[in-house]
Amino acid sequence: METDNRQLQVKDIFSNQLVSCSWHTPLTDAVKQMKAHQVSAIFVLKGDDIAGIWTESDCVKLNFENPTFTHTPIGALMASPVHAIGIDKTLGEATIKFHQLAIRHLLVKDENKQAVGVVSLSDIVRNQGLDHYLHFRPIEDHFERKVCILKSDDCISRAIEVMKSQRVTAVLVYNQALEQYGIVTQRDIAYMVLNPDWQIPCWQLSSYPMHYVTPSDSLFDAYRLMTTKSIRHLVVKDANTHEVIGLLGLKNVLTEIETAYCSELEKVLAQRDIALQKSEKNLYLANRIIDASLDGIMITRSTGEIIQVNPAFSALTGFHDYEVLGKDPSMLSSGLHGEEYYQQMWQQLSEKGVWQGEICNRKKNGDVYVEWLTIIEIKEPYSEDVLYAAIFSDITERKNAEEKIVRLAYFDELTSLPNRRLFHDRLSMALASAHRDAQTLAVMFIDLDRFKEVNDSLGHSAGDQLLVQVSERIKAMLKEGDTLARLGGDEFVILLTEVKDIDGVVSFANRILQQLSMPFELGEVCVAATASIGAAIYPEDGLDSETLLKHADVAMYRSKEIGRNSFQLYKASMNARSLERLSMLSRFQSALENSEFELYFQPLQCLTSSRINSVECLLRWQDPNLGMISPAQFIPLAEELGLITQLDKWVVNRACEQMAFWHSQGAEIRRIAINISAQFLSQGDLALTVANALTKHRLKGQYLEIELTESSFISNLHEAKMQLKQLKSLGVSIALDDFGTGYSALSYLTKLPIDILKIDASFIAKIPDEYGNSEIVSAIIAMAKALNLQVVAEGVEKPEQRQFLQKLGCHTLQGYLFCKPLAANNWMNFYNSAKLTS
Ligand SMILES: Nc1nc2c(ncn2[C@@H]2O[C@@H]3COP(=O)(O)O[C@H]4[C@@H](O)[C@H](n5cnc6c(=O)[nH]c(N)nc65)O[C@@H]4COP(=O)(O)O[C@H]3[C@H]2O)c(=O)[nH]1
Repeated sequence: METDNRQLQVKDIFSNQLVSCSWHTPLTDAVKQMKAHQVSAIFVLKGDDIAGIWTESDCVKLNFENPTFTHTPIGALMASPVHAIGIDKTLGEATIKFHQLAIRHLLVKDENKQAVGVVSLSDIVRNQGLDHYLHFRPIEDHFERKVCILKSDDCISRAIEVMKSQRVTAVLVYNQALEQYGIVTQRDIAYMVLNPDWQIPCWQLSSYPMHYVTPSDSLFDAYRLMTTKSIRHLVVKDANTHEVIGLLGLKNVLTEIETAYCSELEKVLAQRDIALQKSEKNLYLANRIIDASLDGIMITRSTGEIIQVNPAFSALTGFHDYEVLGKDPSMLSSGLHGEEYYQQMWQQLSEKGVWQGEICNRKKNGDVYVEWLTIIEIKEPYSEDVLYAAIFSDITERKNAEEKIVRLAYFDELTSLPNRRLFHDRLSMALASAHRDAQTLAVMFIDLDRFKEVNDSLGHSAGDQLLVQVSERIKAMLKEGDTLARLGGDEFVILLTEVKDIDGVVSFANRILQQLSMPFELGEVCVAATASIGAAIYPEDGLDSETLLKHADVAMYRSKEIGRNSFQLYKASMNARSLERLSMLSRFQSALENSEFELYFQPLQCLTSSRINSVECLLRWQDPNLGMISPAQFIPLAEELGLITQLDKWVVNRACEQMAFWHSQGAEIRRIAINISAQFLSQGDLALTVANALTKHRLKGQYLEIELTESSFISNLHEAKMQLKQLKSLGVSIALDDFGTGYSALSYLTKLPIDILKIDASFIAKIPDEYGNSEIVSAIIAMAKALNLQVVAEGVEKPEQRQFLQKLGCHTLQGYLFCKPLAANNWMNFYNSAKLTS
């Protein structure tokens, strides 16, 4: 079957010769018209409408016995209704209609439903180019075996009777005399209506000579014979006996073609249905998948028009489908990508048919989000058109998480500064380029002094604020290419690139110290911070990042040792000190066990009586290898190692023991002062330790003085207050040591049971010459007097200092001017001579 022919329409083949007559037309006139136009059917009009049809085959139904039958109005004989087909229908559709209604003629109507012609099944068959179907089909299976043969002198009424009773469309007539067959067909009978004489012999009406075929001949040969001879029937004879065995009508041939055509058509239609069902099923599945997808999907035409979006698209962008369909995808654009970005996208799409990447788009509510987008080019089947399917997922959260992970991995969360890892990376890179370009680098270690005190006294959030502000101040001082990192806690490190000379590094460090000395506002409180800074220089102090950092750290420790708030450049000798420090750490524990600690005693002189007022215990560590180690070195170590309490307890006992001994020797010393660390006070058993020691050495509490610094009260004022109260109840005096160096929060003086104020030696060192210091000292003395506190001036070395303090009414002095700290065995000699001179 040829596709092109199947696409032919009724209008291409129909006959516009619409032979019609009115309903009242007598039968004879109707047949006359049919004969004149050589057609086998006539349409019957009622008014302007076609009401029925009368065909040649209807003639055998006529009542020939009625003498007036020829005058019967055609309307009374016609068949109705008349089936019609639209002029635009295909031949396939027309064929199906013929088949379903079992008819052979269809009225053709135009677009306005007006009858414009007629189409017969024969017309269709002739126009289908189906001749080849007949080639391989023998007549055998298709001819009418029921053949009625009349004698030539049988009258025509007999032929009509046979046609009617045997339901055949033609009868054969045998003329014995001529030994010939002739044929009488329905058409011959129909034309008899014009001249009715039912008694004439059949031979008179029959057509002859007949043409013959055998059952093995092909239908194609038979069909060609009929068309070339313009006949509609062939006689079928047995090939061997030459006996007439049947009749082959044009109708039989056409029926075979119709059947083949129809079955072919049905097959094609069935295949089309299956294909349609399959594609419908595929379409359904595709739509379900698109709808159920968690990824947003948007399908656009090549013109850019959006033709489909799925629910996930709406969920992700906030746009409903009706808000985007028919519009351009640029409505989602964030405006963050330039022309070039889209150009590259389209270029890759046209080259590879697919594009993938991250893109920032904008939601309906204006939020910009990052999506992972895949665009696929889809060529539409049977069409030149191209569609694009965009499949995307919102990866904003993933991107944020990734960024956060990177931030956490490389940046300090509190200050947003690079962390240790990133610093190492940058330092390694800077070292590589410094090596290549023969440049100098500096690594600077910064550690805030007494940061713990800020944290303990003002709380962690104030501590955090201080760290942030410190980082901001230092950052503001950096050049491009330099890095400030936070290594943790209060430790910062700076990488200075393109260092021209060492002086530059020194002045930079001093500027940092100066910047940090300016007050920081932490909420309602204002504090000043100091720092200890150390620096190591590449290439002099180290060639790799590890060595440089280690040496900068050593230099920083040296700054701490020399009294904090200072800067030190690394020197090779420092390394030795740092090793010393390490060895000290390991030696410390055994020193306690081996009684390598010893108390020295420094007397305090009453300024009015010049007598020894009291004596302060000062701890010494006599290491067999390292020699005498100063408490300024080992006390912070003991604090670091958590051994300070143990050490302080030892001092309390040893001091009580010494005092009891002196008393037993008749020495009149009013008080022995003991330094107690903040850690010990905060542990809560200081008073108990003191009470036990007093009991043990049968000493009264009044002979004991406990020296504390402000930092002791900061961490837990409540606990400190309790302990001090208990000490007071034992009769012990409380002294506030190093006054003026810490926060000097005057409120402690009124809140806590303090008896003595010890003015820090750093103030005394600058009196009486330095204006400002003298003022501070005189103010402290005046204030102490007003609060009824005793005042001790520490570190008095010069007679003019003593005179100045005396003038201000200071009670007591301590210092080398009067006496240096003495070992226990030297004490009695000094005491006795001092007694004599006082
Ligand atoms: N330049 C100078 N210095 C003077 C003068 N007069 C006294 N000194 C020194 O000043 C320090 C006074 O002790 P501190 O302020 O309590 O400061 C003490 C104290 O805070 C701590 N310390 C000493 N012994 C102990 C102890 O047994 N326990 C605890 N927890 N800390 C102690 O170590 C610090 C340092 O002690 P030392 O090195 O013995 O240093 C002592 C003393 O030798 C002077 O005229 N000029």
